Amino acid sequence: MDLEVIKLSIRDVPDFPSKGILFKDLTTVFKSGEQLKELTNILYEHYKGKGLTKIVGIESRGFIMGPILAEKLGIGFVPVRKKGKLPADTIEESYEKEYGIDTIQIHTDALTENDVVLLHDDLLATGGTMKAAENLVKKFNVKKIYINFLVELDFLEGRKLFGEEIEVDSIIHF
Ligand SMILES: O=P(O)(O)OC[C@H]1O[C@H](OP(=O)(O)OP(=O)(O)O)[C@H](O)[C@@H]1O
Ligand SMILES: Nc1ncnc2[nH]cnc12
Repeated sequence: MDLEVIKLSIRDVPDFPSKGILFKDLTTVFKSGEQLKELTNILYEHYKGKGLTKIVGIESRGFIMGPILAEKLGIGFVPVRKKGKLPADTIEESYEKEYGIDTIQIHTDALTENDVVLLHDDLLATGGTMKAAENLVKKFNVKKIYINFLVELDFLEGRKLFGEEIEVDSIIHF
């Protein structure tokens, strides 16, 4: 399937969740079995040889493709959640994103220094969310970190927040 088909099916919602934001809605992609399979296969082919041991997905839209890919790769899935949702001991980071501020948490026993981690979310805007998640994962001294988005808003230059040593990959660019 041509990636342009997937790109064209992403729905633009003006002024959501606040005035001036053009929201990229991927529910229109996820509801198509064909498009979901295509995205899964692209991710699988890209990451299958990288020795990943865990996928860390960011609440809530990183919880859609993250576990699908983890299952296909035969590895585990770890949730990063908004503050107050994880039940056991956590560490946390606060951050600014395109439309507000927030705090995310991860369980203190979620990763070990033997892990090779793929951090996954649906969309890169300003990068505040993913930078905070990267900071959390770095605290575990894992072997290597990869970062993946389904969609990247190039004009917001969120990618600049990440060092040269980290591979940041997005499937679709606006
Ligand atoms: O690059 P940034 O400017 O930080 O923005 C990107 C983040 O914003 C969205 O999540 P949101 O916080 O809206 O939460 P949700 O997934 O629960 O809807 C998106 O899924 C990313 O996590
Ligand atoms: N413009 C946007 N569309 C969808 N999700 C977002 N998260 C941050 N900015 C966004």
